[in-house]
Amino acid sequence: MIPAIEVCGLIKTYPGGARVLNGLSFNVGTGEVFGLVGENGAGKSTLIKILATLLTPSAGQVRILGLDTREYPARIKRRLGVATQDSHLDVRLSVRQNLRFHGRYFGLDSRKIDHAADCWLERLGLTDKAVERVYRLSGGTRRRLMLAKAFLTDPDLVILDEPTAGLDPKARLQVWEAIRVFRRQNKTILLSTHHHEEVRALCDRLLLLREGRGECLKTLQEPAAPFSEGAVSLS
Ligand SMILES: Nc1ncnc2c1ncn2[C@@H]1O[C@H](COP(=O)(O)OP(=O)(O)OP(=O)(O)O)[C@@H](O)[C@H]1O
Repeated sequence: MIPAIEVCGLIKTYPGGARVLNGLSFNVGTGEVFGLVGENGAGKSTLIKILATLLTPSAGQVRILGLDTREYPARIKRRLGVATQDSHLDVRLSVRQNLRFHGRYFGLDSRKIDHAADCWLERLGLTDKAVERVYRLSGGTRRRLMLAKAFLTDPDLVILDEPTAGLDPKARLQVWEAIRVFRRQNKTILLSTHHHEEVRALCDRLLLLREGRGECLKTLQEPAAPFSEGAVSLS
């Protein structure tokens, strides 16, 4: 089976800046929940933008669902769900209107959109917010709406950048459960997080990014260095 993500010799240098990713190679299999961890500035967001075809590699090859990101960005985007720190929400519209707008952009019919929206709003604890306008929502509620958007179009791969940052414990568990539900459909999830507990609860494997290079691990057995709590090791 074709890996959901294939990265080979990836280099990214920002104009006038240092090399952020320095020959990174790893694969993510279909149906995996794959963690992405690393200190602030390690290059997680840069990598996520490249995987989501929002940023071009300086060198190396990236294939998403078997498609090269340079050649087929539009085809990849149709099969991808993304929730990043900068994900766009229209604050003048309601929660449901944001989801409808997004679903229509992906060419889904209204019935399908509303059905998917109801499912994901319920899973993420947002049913009672459906008619609320986004400008009135708290940060944590907006973040969960971004996740509902990422899952809405039934993508084959979702990329989530710190999906539970700033969420209260109940909302965090709802997000974890939503990720598990999605994964049970043999879909792939790439999950960037600073929470070791989250890695342990959800991830099959992880990539530890450090100084532009990555190390694939099966698990975080102990709280990880260099995050100052202990050592990382392969299970
Ligand atoms: N547009 C840009 N131009 C120049 N340098 C950038 C740009 N975006 C990021 N960088 C630099 O690239 C490095 C990696 O940043 P990135 O945001 O990818 O790290 P991160 O691992 O996501 O960090 P965090 O955990 O803080 O979100 C940092 O040194 C950052 O300053």
